[in-house]
Amino acid sequence: MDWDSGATGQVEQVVVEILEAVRRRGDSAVLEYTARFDRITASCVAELEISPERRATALDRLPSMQREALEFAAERIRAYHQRQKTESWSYTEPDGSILGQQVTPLERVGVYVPGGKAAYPSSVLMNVLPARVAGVDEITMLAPAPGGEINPLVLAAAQIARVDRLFTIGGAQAIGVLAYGSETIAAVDKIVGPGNAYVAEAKRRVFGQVGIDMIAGPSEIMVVCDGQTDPEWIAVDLFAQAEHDEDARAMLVCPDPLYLDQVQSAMERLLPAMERSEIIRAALNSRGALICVRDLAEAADVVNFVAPEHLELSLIEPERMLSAVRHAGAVFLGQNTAEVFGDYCAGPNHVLPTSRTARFASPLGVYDFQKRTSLVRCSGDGAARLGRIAGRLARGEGLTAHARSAEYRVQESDDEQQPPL
Ligand SMILES: NC(=O)c1ccc[n+]([C@@H]2O[C@H](COP(=O)([O-])OP(=O)(O)OC[C@H]3O[C@@H](n4cnc5c(N)ncnc54)[C@H](O)[C@@H]3O)[C@@H](O)[C@H]2O)c1
Ligand SMILES: N[C@H](CO)Cc1c[nH]c[nH+]1
Ligand SMILES: [Zn+2]
Repeated sequence: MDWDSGATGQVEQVVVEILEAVRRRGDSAVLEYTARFDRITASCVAELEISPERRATALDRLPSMQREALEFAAERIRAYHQRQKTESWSYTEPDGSILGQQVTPLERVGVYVPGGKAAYPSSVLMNVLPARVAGVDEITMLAPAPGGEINPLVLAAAQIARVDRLFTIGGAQAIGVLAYGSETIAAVDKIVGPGNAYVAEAKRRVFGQVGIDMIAGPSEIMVVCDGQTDPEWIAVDLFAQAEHDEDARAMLVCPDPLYLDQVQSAMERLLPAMERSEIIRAALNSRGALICVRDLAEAADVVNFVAPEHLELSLIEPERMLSAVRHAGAVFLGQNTAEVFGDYCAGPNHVLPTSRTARFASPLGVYDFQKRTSLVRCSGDGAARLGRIAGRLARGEGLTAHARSAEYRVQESDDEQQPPL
């Protein structure tokens, strides 16, 4: 995890305590922490559930422009993710044996949608729709509602994405109750969704009990620019990720020092007018960077070292650099392609590997909600062939029962016809 504040140890301690309390005391611990951190007093967890009727009403009451925007985004996200769906497969060997892989959706998934400092209806769509495309049976969504307030767009998005159950619970207690279950909320098989340091730490700790998608750190953007894009565009592209969090990272890489100065001036000019200017300023001061490189080849080295969550190639010929990019969560090609399109409605998922994990991890996708089971069906001849080999290998490992099990099939093999899988 890369929330490198001095408070990391403190976060761990708090999270351990919360998870243990939720595991032991279920609903009553959830109620206690929800009252403490989100200022909602409820007499039972059922009171924190938002009914499908309330979600439908929230959708019906949305101004039509907002409803259309959500539905437009949902359709594009669904269409993109449909293409990620993998199917079961099998093949038959010459001796009639069949080998294959059966793909099945997960049964129960918990989706965490962050909501402490800002509400994220787009994250509802990005997390729930791939699970729906995969065919997950039951999706439980948890999101905090500080002071009892929840953004109607979040409810409307949950309705569009057809979550099964929705509770206003946040933080580590939300992750705990999804992992361990309680009197009111069933334990899930996998938890997905981003969140703050408490959420990330809780996910890390429940992994093993349940699956998780990834440990998402603060948002990041790296822009590589050839100096041909309006400096104000680049300035706000950097602000856009910086406004998420004081710990967000916004970096510009360019071979032209004069252009870097122009972007810096644009940032100073535009920042005061931004609503979240304090958060942006804090992020830029601690983790912002303007990096002057010799050329675009060196820019590619910087990109691959940082492995940014979002990479904007604001270049006249972005394709020329793309082949040199090895590590990035998502790449946005050309001056017109603002990274924020990917946050909302381009189609690909906005839950992406952060903190250099793009070296080995991928965007959230349908594949995160599908699992694979290997299948083997031996014909008589196939069993005889495999039995001889397996027997030899088992004896080499000193495992006699393994060897006998394999060798029985050699003796008993015949030419029985196997039906297809
Ligand atoms: N990667 C992505 O796709 C993506 C998308 C949206 C948001 N984000 C990130 O998610 C994060 C959202 O963070 P957030 O704080 O706004 O919302 P959050 O929902 O993650 O956290 C709110 C919860 O944190 C808990 N909490 C707060 N202070 C606490 C304390 N002192 N002790 C114990 N628990 C405490 C509370 O239970 C509260 O409900 C941001 O970093 C944002 O950048 C990432
Ligand atoms: N940039 C965030 C992480 O990819 C996603 C987001 C949601 N809303 C706005 N942006
Ligand atoms: Zn964003």
